[in-house]
Amino acid sequence: MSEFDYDLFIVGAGSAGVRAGRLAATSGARVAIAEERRVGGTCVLRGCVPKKLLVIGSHFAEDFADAPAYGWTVPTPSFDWPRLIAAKNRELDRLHGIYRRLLSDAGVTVLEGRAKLAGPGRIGLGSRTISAERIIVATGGWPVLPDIPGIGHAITSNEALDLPALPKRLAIVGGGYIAVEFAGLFNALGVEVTLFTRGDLPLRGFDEDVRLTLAEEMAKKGIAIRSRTRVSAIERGGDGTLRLDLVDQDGSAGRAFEADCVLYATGRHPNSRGIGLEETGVAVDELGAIRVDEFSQTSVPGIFALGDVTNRMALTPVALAEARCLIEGLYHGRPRAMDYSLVPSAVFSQPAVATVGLGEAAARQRWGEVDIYVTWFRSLRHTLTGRDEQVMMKLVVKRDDQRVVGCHMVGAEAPEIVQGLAVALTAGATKKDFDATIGIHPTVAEEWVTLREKRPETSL
Ligand SMILES: Cc1cc2nc3c(=O)[nH]c(=O)nc-3n(C[C@H](O)[C@H](O)[C@H](O)COP(=O)(O)OP(=O)(O)OC[C@H]3O[C@@H](n4cnc5c(N)ncnc54)[C@H](O)[C@@H]3O)c2cc1C
Ligand SMILES: NC(=O)c1ccc[n+]([C@@H]2O[C@H](COP(=O)([O-])OP(=O)(O)OC[C@H]3O[C@@H](n4cnc5c(N)ncnc54)[C@H](O)[C@@H]3O)[C@@H](O)[C@H]2O)c1
Repeated sequence: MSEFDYDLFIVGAGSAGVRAGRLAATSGARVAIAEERRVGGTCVLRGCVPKKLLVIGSHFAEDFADAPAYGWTVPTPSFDWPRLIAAKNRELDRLHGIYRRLLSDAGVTVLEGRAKLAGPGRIGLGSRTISAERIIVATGGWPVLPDIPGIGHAITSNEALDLPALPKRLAIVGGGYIAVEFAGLFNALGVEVTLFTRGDLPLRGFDEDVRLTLAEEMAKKGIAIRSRTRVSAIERGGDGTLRLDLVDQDGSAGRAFEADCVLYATGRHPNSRGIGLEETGVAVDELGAIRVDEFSQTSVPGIFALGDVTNRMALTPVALAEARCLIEGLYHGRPRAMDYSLVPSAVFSQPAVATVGLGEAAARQRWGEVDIYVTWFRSLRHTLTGRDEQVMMKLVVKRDDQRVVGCHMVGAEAPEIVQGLAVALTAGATKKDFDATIGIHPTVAEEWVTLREKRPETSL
């Protein structure tokens, strides 16, 4: 009989916690998981899934607009936002149920409430103290907003996914994943969207051609991008209008902007406050991210951390993979460090972005000489619609051994296409392998295997 209540206690039933709990329980461990909100976490309830459903819903606007070019007569379409939100929420309820069932079928005990570490091997939950041989902290992250006057008038992605009605004018502050994704979906639904970014272009850290192309394509679709502009204060007028005070990058203040709703997408911080980390001696960094080694071990033996709370790479498939690596090490004797080098990712902006491997600048820094193949073109679909939408594809090839080290795409189907390319890069594909691959015609994707002309160095 074990001296512990459980072999493994997990704090947080999001992507990382649920995956770790199920894998550990099916390996024979006695597992409990605590959740203070709803099982499923950010991805299922406040992130990837609801966001993608709204993005899918918003795409119909362009489809209706384009249909006459293909012979259709479309009566003026009308859109009902509350109906979409209700449908989305029904799906989230269904998924929540599935996640709960997956846990109970695997034999995981689900405990409701906010858990707090009470020392190595001990967890507080309400008035109870529970003991466990091992603990995993998988508490995720939460939106962070700057401390400016009137910030209480702003919403975050959490509320944006459940707005009671569509605003007429929406200001979005930030230039990362969430900012461009929400800008795209609300713009497509007819909201006047203005994006305020601190830098010149959105998506800092992405390949420069991706950033430029996306900014141009977003602008063509009607999104106003106010770059190098900060919001210094927000005020609500008597008629409910929000007034944003703006400061240019050069420091000149005094301009104002009016909107009906302001969404802050200025990043997320790890959920690590008030959960007993300091008291237990679990080290965190300056942002509050739990420090872990390559095996997700924290500074305290027996306590591990996974997912967004470690701020390694805030993506669901990464959280899932970290969980698998950890559980295989703990319960199957196969410790494995997670490999972050070729993690593909997509931004569900309009048009979408998808990428795997290094951008051009990062590849030059890492590998020295690289060959660049890049193309912009209009897809067959838009030859009839006349829509001026450019698809961009870019290959970054390491010059010495011709290995493809980066694929970057801006275009409607980019996320679906780049997933397959990630397999090729993981397998170590060279430019010759791409060239030897037969295309599928007529597709957008076939361009990946017909890129022949290197970009001349002089154009850099
Ligand atoms: C708007 C948005 C869109 C996104 N879109 C994508 C996407 O398209 N693709 C993608 O890969 N990633 C996306 N992400 C990121 C992805 O959602 C996260 O990387 C992922 O959910 C992280 O999982 P996690 O398990 O680390 O944390 P979470 O899923 O946040 O789970 C943590 C859980 O812990 C619970 N919790 C916290 N503290 C306690 C406590 N003390 N006691 C009990 N429970 C606690 C929380 O309630 C939560 O349920 C998106 C994120 C957002 C916000
Ligand atoms: N499709 C996806 O995979 C997806 C979608 C959404 C979120 N995510 C994950 O969630 C994370 C969080 O998303 P996010 O978009 O909130 O964060 P982010 O880190 O991607 O972007 C935050 C942006 O806000 C800007 N910013 C920060 N402080 C600011 C301020 N005071 N004023 C103006 N701008 C400011 C930053 O410069 C940056 O452009 C992402 O990094 C990503 O890992 C992934």
